[in-house]
Amino acid sequence: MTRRNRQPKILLTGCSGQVGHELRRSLQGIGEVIAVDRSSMDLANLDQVRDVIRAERPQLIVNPAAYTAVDKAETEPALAHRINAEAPAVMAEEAKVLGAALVHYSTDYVFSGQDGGARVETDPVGPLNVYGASKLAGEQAIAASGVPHLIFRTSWVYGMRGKNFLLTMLRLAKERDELRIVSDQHGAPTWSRTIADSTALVLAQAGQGGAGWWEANSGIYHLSSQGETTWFGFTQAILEEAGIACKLVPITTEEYPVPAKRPQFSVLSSERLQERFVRLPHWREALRLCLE
Ligand SMILES: NC(=O)C1=CN([C@@H]2O[C@H](COP(=O)(O)OP(=O)(O)OC[C@H]3O[C@@H](n4cnc5c(N)ncnc54)[C@H](OP(=O)(O)O)[C@@H]3O)[C@@H](O)[C@H]2O)C=CC1
Ligand SMILES: Cc1cn([C@H]2C[C@H](O)[C@@H](COP(=O)(O)OP(=O)(O)O[C@H]3O[C@@H](C)C(=O)[C@@H](O)[C@H]3O)O2)c(=O)[nH]c1=O
Repeated sequence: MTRRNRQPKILLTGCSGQVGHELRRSLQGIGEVIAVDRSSMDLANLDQVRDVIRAERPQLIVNPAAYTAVDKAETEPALAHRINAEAPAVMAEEAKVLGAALVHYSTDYVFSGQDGGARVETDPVGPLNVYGASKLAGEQAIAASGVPHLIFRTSWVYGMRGKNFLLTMLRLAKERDELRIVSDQHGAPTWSRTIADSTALVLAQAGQGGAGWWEANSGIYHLSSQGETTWFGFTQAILEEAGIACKLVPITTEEYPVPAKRPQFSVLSSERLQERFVRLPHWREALRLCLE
């Protein structure tokens, strides 16, 4: 076996984002990580995406970069589509030419979530907003390209850096006497580190798996914490773990008007991933570890 095979070159996008930042650490044991951000690879510039991949010639592309501003996407649909669908399509095309594999991330917002119960990978999709539609188009482009791939759909991502619900609540709870939080949207908060560490564990198995591994395992996997809650329940837990007192008022979706519609039930069943590769923590346990 050549050195190159033992240490695959990994092109990691969006390394300053929540998941990208964690992946930069988690992937160290998997290969040689070439981490790029918007300044060196702007996903809105498809020629640049192509040029960087052709110059770096990675064996693996890991793409957590995305347009994630759910409300803003409603007024920037073309840009969201370019970053979340067209850029991943270019990555898939270029990876296929190189004989490389692509790891990509998607969202619970590909579902319309009109009724309860955890969604499995084969359930029908039906995004309610521009962001969800752009992410779904990205998934579909990758699958259609025929590149060896893993698409991890995750949900309600938080961590101690970047822009996320956890940090917003910690800030608002200190600034305000009362927080009004939607209590009729159900999902599973997922720590960025859980996503990154799980990705690394799966890729370690891919590295051991030999030539047929990608053919046998390519596809979509749900990757979110176990259990479920609402944004209100998540906020209660955040404040409890952080030891912050603030009055919390549960409200309905209608009482919190925002530009983008969100699914009411978008809990993901991660059984497929857990059966094949890795156990996932309960969301409450992961939150506790994150805040430690
Ligand atoms: N956040 C969430 O709640 C969820 C996220 N996901 C998915 O998980 C993945 C990771 O998300 P997460 O880490 O939370 O997202 P973040 O918003 O924290 O990070 C996104 C990253 O993408 C980068 N990016 C945005 N636009 C461009 C661009 N034009 N060119 C290059 N880089 C760009 C950002 O760079 P910059 O810092 O310069 O803006 C940032 O580094 C994404 O695919 C997302 O769709 C799925 C479910 C929930
Ligand atoms: C700030 C705030 C939000 N909310 C509500 C609005 C919304 O319904 C819900 C979540 O708000 P946010 O806008 O922070 O979260 P949102 O941007 O919808 O989060 C989503 O991001 C994308 C990227 C994903 O892929 C999804 O999985 C999901 O994590 O909480 C309140 O009820 N009260 C508040 O004070």
